[in-house]
Amino acid sequence: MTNSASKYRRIVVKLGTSVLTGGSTRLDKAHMVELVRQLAALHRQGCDIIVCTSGAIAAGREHLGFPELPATVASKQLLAAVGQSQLIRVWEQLFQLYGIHVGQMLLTRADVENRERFLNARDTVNALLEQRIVPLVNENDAVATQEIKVGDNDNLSALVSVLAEADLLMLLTDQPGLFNADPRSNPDAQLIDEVQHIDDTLRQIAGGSVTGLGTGGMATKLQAADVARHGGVDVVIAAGHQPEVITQLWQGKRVGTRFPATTNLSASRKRWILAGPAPDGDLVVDSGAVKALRQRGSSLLPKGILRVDGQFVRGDTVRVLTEDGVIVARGISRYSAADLDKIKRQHSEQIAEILGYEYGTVAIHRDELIVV
Ligand SMILES: Nc1ncnc2c1ncn2[C@@H]1O[C@H](COP(=O)(O)OP(=O)(O)O)[C@@H](O)[C@H]1O
Ligand SMILES: N[C@@H](CCC(=O)OP(=O)(O)O)C(=O)O
Repeated sequence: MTNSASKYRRIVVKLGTSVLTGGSTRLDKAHMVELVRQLAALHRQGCDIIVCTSGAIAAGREHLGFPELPATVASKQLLAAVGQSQLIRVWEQLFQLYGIHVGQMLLTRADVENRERFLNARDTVNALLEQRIVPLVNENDAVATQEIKVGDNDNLSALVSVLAEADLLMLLTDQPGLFNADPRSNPDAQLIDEVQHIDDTLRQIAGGSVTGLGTGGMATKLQAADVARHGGVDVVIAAGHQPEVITQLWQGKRVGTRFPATTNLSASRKRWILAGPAPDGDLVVDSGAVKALRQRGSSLLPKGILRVDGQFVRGDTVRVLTEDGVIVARGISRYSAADLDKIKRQHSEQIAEILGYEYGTVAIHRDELIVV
């Protein structure tokens, strides 16, 4: 849906523990209402909203009466397990005031790194947004071991913004943005209003979190900004308590520290398809499909596939060839080799009947296909 108030159509809003607790040891529900009010207004104007919400550990601590647990991984996981349901309940009630449904998505690094799980997570985000439901994303702290955890919600929100093909990521925290030194210990520190290049000097001035509530401080926000902007997403770090901050950032007002995207999304995706991993298989297609891809820029439908070569899973890169072996395109397959073998030469309406499930009508979507 388009709107005139903003160029941003799909946004990820990351709310740190610092924003959700106001630096206290409990959720600041009055402020959460205020954040939801702003989000609901954007939602009404057609903007797709994804909220990356921290605060499970803080909510768990509040619910159990602020237990002084040892800082072991298991005790944090215990608090997250208790707090996550409390946290979601609060969000659900607040969004309900505006007639907006929410859906919970708990992710780990493994969900974004594995290509098949990445596609599944992306399909779920898109399905929720299509129904105008607000996905509430947090790390799946209760199960995340060292190997599979992202570790902080700044980086998680960046991965989600790329996955969801958002155009703006707001990292909302307890400071007005990135300063040239930690403002907590340097009262003369100056706000940096725009960052074009993230270099070692900048990394050195971005310190960790000192409150004991947040994870990562500015260091992880900088890493997150780097990931998201290279995925075609504009990023802003700003204060979650500044009045109307979400509305203003959405309108493109100069608030906080901005990191403009370094590429546009389709360019970055297409580069990945071309320069990414070697193809895992081949799809030999008929002349009608070749024409559709070359002349009309269409998606590849199962109907046009004559043969499937190689072993690949959903999300792998494949080559598209003519019957004479000429390479026509390269793209990301929505189905595994085994599935495509069953649905080749069939109408898309029959996919669900043949497989017992379906991931959509196309074998390769045109946005994930490069004609060579
Ligand atoms: N250069 C810097 N500019 C701004 N804040 C900084 C800087 N270096 C470190 N910080 C710290 O980062 C903190 C915000 O990160 P964090 O506590 O993890 O919050 P959140 O819960 O929002 O993720 C600030 O309170 C601040 O003390
Ligand atoms: N997943 C954890 C938050 C981890 C995190 O990065 O916290 P923060 O630095 O406050 O965004 C939780 O819900 O408590």
